[in-house]
Amino acid sequence: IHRQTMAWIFDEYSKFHGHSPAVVTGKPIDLGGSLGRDAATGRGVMYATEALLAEYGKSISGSTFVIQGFGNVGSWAAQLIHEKGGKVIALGDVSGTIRNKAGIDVPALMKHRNEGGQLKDFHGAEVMDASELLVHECDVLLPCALGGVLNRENAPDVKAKFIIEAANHPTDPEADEILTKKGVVVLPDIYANAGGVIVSYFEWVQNIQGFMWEEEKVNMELHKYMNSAFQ
Ligand SMILES: NC(=O)C1=CN([C@@H]2O[C@H](COP(=O)(O)OP(=O)(O)OC[C@H]3O[C@@H](n4cnc5c(N)ncnc54)[C@H](O)[C@@H]3O)[C@@H](O)[C@H]2O)C=CC1
Ligand SMILES: O=C(O)CCC(=O)C(=O)O
Repeated sequence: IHRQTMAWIFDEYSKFHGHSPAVVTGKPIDLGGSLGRDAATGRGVMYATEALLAEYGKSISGSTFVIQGFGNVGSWAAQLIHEKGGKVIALGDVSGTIRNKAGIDVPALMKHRNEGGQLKDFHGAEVMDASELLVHECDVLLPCALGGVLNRENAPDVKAKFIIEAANHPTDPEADEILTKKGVVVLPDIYANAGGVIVSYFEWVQNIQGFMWEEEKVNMELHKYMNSAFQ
């Protein structure tokens, strides 16, 4: 979502119908947007990953992660997984693909990116070929960029044990079949990336109540919804 665009829609609608913040979500905070919305999809991805791994007696801490995409979803997922003790061993976006067996220092990478740096120029990792990212050795693969990236060409070579569909439809139907046969567990996008739309719902709820939640409350409610949906 693009907050400026949502503000334009809200403004145009309100011109004809009076001040109506609840008609559109993803608004800037000072126009009635929700705290926590920026991080919400990545945070939901982290909660979904936690819930799935727990089913298999595993946890984020002690697991290795490969992440495609370092935009809104990928960068928040990477930061939150890193905070939970997960090791992000390879990561890529349009500006480069990098790996570090010992785990990438995600806060340092965020700083590098926020200062305008490209992934390929980050000092805390080595550059690798982009085509190797999705088939890199790891416990958990998080495609957080585009649809259709896992297909019959690369699915047979996937080494991850778990795939969290953080992007929309990253796994095409042929890949789905191949991965299932290989015993790879794929957590579907409709659940895994629902954090954004859930917090957009919270934004609507806050708008109609005329009451703003604290960020902690937003995150706690998001956790509750993600966990109960998983069950
Ligand atoms: N932002 C949100 O709240 C939600 C996003 N999604 C989905 O998640 C995905 C990512 O969305 P955002 O993070 O918001 O987008 P974004 O535009 O912020 O980030 C996209 C990232 O993917 C990278 N990328 C693009 N092409 C690539 C390629 N060929 N190889 C490697 N990396 C590539 C970009 O460099 C960037 O880091 C999309 O599929 C979107 O539909 C789904 C639900 C909610
Ligand atoms: O904000 C929302 O309601 C959903 C966002 C979403 O699905 C997206 O950005 O792709």
